[in-house]
Amino acid sequence: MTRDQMLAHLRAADAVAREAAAHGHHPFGAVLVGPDDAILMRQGNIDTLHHAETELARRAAAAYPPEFLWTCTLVSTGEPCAMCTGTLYWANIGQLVYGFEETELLALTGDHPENPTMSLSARIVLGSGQKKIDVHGPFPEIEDELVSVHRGFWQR
Ligand SMILES: Nc1ccnc(=O)[nH]1
Repeated sequence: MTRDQMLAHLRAADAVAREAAAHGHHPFGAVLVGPDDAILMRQGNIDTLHHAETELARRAAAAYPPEFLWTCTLVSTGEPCAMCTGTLYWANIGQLVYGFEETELLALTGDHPENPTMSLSARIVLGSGQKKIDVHGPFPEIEDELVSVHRGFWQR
């Protein structure tokens, strides 16, 4: 996938995040991209425990065989947490693209009880596994755009 394609999919994931926020959920979004660059699934955050990326990986694993998912990419606005990164590993999704770092999210959410952000990079989680999943992120040129929906959101 080219960098421009990654940026386009990050914007699609951002639209999903904004839609989730508009419906009372947390502003996170993820999309599943197939080997032909088509978006196959979209998923917004549901709540504290049901993150966009975990839900997407579980839905993807229910809909497609693991061999196919190995050719797919999970694209998420924020870097997936340890739970979500673990789920994408077990779902056998072959690539990860994320917009901004989990440390950036931690600065935005602080210790908010609905999202006490962890600080464990997806690359560290995946580095402890047995398969080589490509990780692309962060994308500084789009960070302001992706982060803007979080500004103010966590000061409730
Ligand atoms: N990266 C994320 C953190 C928290 N919730 C989500 O849905 N996604």
